[in-house]
Amino acid sequence: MKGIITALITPFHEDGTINEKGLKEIVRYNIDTMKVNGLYVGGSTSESFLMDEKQKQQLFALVKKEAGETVPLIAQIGSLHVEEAVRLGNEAKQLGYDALSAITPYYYKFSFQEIKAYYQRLTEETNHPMIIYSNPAFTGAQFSVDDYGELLAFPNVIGVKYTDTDLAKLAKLKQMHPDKIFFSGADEMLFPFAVSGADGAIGSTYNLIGKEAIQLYEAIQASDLKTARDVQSQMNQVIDYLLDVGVYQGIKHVFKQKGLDAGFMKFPFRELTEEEKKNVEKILGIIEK
Ligand SMILES: CC(=O)N[C@H](C=O)[C@@H](O)[C@H](O)[C@H](O)CO
Ligand SMILES: CC(=O)C(=O)O
Repeated sequence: MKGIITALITPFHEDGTINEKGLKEIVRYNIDTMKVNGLYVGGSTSESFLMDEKQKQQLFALVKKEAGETVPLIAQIGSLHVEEAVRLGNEAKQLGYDALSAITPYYYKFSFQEIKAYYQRLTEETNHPMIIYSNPAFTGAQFSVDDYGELLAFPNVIGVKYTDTDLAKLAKLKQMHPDKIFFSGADEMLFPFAVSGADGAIGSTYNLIGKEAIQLYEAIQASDLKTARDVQSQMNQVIDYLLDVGVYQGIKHVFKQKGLDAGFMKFPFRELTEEEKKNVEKILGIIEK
């Protein structure tokens, strides 16, 4: 499991239920057109923290049904409610997901020992490959290199989705744990992360620029750093437009312009204004060149 993995968006109907037809279209687009190396389902990008347990199960089942065996699938099951996370993990395993991932428990400022106990329980009770999801900007949980080492020592922990900007830490982690998988989580920094030892990346923007990300990655493997840097600059023009309006909202609007049924946001996320839509449509001029 490596390379470029899309953190999938979820198309909703206006009433907050999943738009199944739209979801299928987005899954197909990622697999057939972007040709990404895998899908990360139920992350922030899927708006999964706004879903109840039943809806998360439905999302995992629908994506598996459409994707089949074509690409590796990762189910993000992290929830403050550990029993729910365990149930979701076992369900995803049963469905045939290749790995699980869980955001660090958030909101309360849990100690590292508490966070470690959470992963110990989750990995023991699901007994399936686990990718730690670290996103300090969203959760407040900051890990040292030694903390990561303790989590990576659990038998089922195969790697980290590292949504952090500390490159030196990532480079050190990869050096200390060469057999573990490190995914870069900041799409705007794919180039520096890939040259610093990341095995791949999991990100929201690959719904739209997965092809470019793969091109960047291949250029690095071929030691063509000039091409890789140029592709990153082009990607960052797209990412800047997305960040201006809200990444997930922006991705959905661009998909709609391309004729895909990307649906609505889940409440309380709002839809874009006409002016925001016009701005984000500038992306079409970049990705369709
Ligand atoms: C919190 C979040 O959604 N992070 C994503 C993945 O880790 C990224 O793909 C960002 O959306 C992207 O890098 C834009 O900043
Ligand atoms: C990519 C990402 O951060 C997510 O969907 O969780």
